[in-house]
Amino acid sequence: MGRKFVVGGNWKMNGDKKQISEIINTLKTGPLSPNTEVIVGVPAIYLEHVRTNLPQSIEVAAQNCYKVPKGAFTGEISPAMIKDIGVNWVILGHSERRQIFGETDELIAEKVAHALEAGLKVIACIGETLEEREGGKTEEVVFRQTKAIAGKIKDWSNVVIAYEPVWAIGTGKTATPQQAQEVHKALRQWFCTHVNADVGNSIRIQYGGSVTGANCKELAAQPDIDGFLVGGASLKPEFVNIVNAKQ
Ligand SMILES: O=C(CO)COP(=O)(O)O
Repeated sequence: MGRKFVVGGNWKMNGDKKQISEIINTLKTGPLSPNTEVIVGVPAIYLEHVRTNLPQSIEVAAQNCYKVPKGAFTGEISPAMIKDIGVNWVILGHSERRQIFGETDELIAEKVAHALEAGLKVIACIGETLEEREGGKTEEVVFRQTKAIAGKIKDWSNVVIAYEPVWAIGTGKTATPQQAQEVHKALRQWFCTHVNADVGNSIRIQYGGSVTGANCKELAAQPDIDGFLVGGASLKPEFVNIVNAKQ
């Protein structure tokens, strides 16, 4: 099916100039598998610095953006601004944006639609909380989050889905390869049924949540896991191992 493995590093609100130059050196030294697409999600204030200092083979992503091109929205940045500094990707709908900053399915869907219109590629994050999983609602939740986006866009070719169970983020509690595979497979089936089979078969679905150099290979071996979105470990040299998880 030819889904290229895609590994994102989400630095979140971490890093200063010194640490970022260390990460840049690690990424330049690699070696990074040419079979993997690598995208680093950088705090907005450092985006241009990182874009300028990384080879073009490594993509850079903003971690958020707003849903309109410009205007009176103090503190926000637009997809047009992100494109303007040579950055091609944005991460949207991260559970921290949803939970801490109150972003709704609807707002996230609007942001995804506008970012795509503006020519950005999008990593769209979805995932259930522990309470939702324990209540047997995992599929209901991730389908609802995906459906909101599907209501606003038609072309999925520039979208990567990141399935990040909230209970696995920053907790050291990784989903087992079986747990992750089960949700990824269900999502792919959802796309086949509710969008179309082409999208279902071609869309890349990353897993995120406590991915490390130690657990990445087993996760990468699952048939419907097409990459990772990595938080904590993306700030460390082991990120290189995660990029190379699928050889
Ligand atoms: O939220 C994540 C990536 O977006 C995952 O974070 P951790 O890898 O630190 O659990």
